[in-house]
Amino acid sequence: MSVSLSVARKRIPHPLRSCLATNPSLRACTSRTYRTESKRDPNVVRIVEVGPRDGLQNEKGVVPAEVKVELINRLGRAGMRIIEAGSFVSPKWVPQMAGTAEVITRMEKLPGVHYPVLVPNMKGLENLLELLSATTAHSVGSLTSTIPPTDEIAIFTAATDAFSLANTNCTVAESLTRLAAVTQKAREKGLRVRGYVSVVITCPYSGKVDYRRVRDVSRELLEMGCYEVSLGDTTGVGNPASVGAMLDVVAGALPVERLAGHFHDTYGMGVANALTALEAGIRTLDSSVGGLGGCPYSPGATGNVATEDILYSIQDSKYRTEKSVDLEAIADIGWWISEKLNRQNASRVGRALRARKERQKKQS
Ligand SMILES: CC(C)(COP(=O)([O-])OP(=O)([O-])OC[C@H]1O[C@@H](n2cnc3c(N)ncnc32)[C@H](O)[C@@H]1OP(=O)([O-])[O-])[C@@H](O)C(=O)NCCC(=O)NCCSC(=O)C[C@@](C)(O)CC(=O)[O-]
Repeated sequence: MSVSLSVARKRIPHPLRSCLATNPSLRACTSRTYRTESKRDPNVVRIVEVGPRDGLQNEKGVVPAEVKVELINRLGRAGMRIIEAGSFVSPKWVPQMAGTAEVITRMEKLPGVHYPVLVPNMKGLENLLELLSATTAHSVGSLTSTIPPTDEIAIFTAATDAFSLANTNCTVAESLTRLAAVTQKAREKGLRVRGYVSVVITCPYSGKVDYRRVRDVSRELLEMGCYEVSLGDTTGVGNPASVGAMLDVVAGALPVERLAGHFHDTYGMGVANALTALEAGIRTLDSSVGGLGGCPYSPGATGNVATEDILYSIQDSKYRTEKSVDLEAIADIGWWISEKLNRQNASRVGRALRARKERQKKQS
């Protein structure tokens, strides 16, 4: 995996605007006419569990497919409604995600649960579409389920060229060009498309980020047809003041119900930043069981804020999850996967719940 920011590369003019001018389906999504799926209860918080993807992509070794499958199955049974299951990225860049086709073929497909996969380019989408047509044409192994492995992709870009180059070997403008075509094709094939913008606070290569850039890139993703854009504090450097300031700019200009918060917990600010996002009107938060993960292209960044910590932080508040999620079960999954990977459980709530359980066991 070689990542060089100085690689000589062909510069492609940013064609999204001309694409919008000539493409009626994209034009339909321009300016403030973003379509809303349904009216949401204002206090319902959607949690996107990203552990099986954002978490496991950062493990030193490749996690066996059966462990990934079991992780996804357990999360679904514990009540998670959106579980990011893996990536169709280049295995040369992120070898940890190489087995995603096998994972999404073998995992349980629970009705009402979405299992998005990350797609960086047309090749990734084509690989996914090939798998989808093969798995819907005949049953796979002993599985006779007619539910396709996934109905959703997640595309990703960044607020800075330096990060985009390190992560996907192209500038932000070039990535938007690629992603507009990917989004259009995915939607034509009936897939939902979610977008990510990385480094919304600080870039590990170019420093403090201009929040207007975050706003403009997010707008482009919405206009090309993403139903939602997740704002990634990839480095986990943000705090409530910087996250609040970023959201003033981004949510001040774009529909807040189309935005999600994606906070890494490097400085222990994940929960505080998530609550700041809720206060700003965001109702979708990404998190990772056991605080798994990091980003291979953000040196030093730790995992996502833990799902257990988010669930606990909204307990007894006005907020609730879409479907009841079993916190104890999620905490057990956090322990199970941490032990499997021989890593420390990064969820403070997970650790506290286990300590309480052990005290109770001793007392009884
Ligand atoms: C975008 C590329 C592919 C460009 O990488 P490239 O090297 O410029 O691509 P290329 O088109 O020159 O192809 C190079 C080789 O990769 C193959 N290839 C090309 N595409 C694919 C594909 N889709 N699937 C499988 N193989 C692929 C292609 O066929 C070729 O194979 P070869 O001919 O050498 O044998 C690469 O940079 C890449 O895969 N990057 C992904 C990096 C990544 O996954 N990062 C982590 C996810 S983003 C993240 O974590 C942030 C987020 C979302 O969580 C939010 C946050 O916290 O900020």
